[in-house]
Amino acid sequence: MPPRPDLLAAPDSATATAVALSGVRHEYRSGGRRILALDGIDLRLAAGESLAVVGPSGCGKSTLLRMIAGFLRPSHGEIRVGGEPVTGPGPDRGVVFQQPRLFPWLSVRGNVAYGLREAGWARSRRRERVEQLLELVGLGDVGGLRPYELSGGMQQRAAIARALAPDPAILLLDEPFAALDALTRERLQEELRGIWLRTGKTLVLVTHSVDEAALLGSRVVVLSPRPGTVVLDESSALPRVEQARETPEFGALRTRILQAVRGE
Ligand SMILES: Nc1ncnc2c1ncn2[C@@H]1O[C@H](COP(=O)(O)OP(=O)(O)OP(=O)(O)O)[C@@H](O)[C@H]1O
Repeated sequence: MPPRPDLLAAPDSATATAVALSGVRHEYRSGGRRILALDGIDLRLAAGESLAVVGPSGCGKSTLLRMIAGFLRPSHGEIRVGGEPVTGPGPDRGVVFQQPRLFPWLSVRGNVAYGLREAGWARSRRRERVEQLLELVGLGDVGGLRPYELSGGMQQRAAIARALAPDPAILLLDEPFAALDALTRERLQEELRGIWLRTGKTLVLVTHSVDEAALLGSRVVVLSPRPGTVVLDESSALPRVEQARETPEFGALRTRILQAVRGE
């Protein structure tokens, strides 16, 4: 499919910093206990990069994503998005969760249009945008169906379309394919790669899957066990490569990620 200029993000320049984390630390306090989830995180993500964050369970991956999304404030340090300090959620960041969280009473089209309606988009513009997005995620034929009529993979595609609707510069995905079967997961990984290539969005993808990180990250960051600190930070050309799984580079990167996750 050729690039769709209307769906492209418009960073100031190819190297503009989209997300900057400086000295970020997060400590939860629950029931009189303090849990240090993340510490000393310094990351600068350029516009258009696809950052895959991988690490053992409980290392603070979701915490990191939720802070960038603005759902959670860091205990220390600062997070900037597009140069501005993050003070809460905003239309510049779309979020996709492990569960699609679609509104069951709305059609697929209605779900994708929801944020646009709230943002006051005129009906004709909204309609055009929704149809473009449904095409982009491969749901062009099922816009009139309700979420319960869709497979899990289709629901997750609808969730991605909904997150992309207001044209956020950054798409944040928290284990978006973890609840799907292996085949659907592989297909959606490939589709997300295509969406990234076609839209030029900045992506932050949290995943348990070493393969997913190696396939989708133009930058791969591995966090240590809690408190999460960065133990591997590598740029990669693999998400731009067709059939990347078949390449020796994929195997080599996979091994380096695995070793970092295991603390070797
Ligand atoms: N609301 C909370 N209150 C207290 N502790 C929390 C809270 N949310 C997360 N934690 C703790 O913070 C640590 C990091 O959690 P987080 O969910 O960010 O890790 P994760 O790497 O995403 O884990 P997983 O891969 O299992 O989803 C964990 O030890 C978790 O138990």
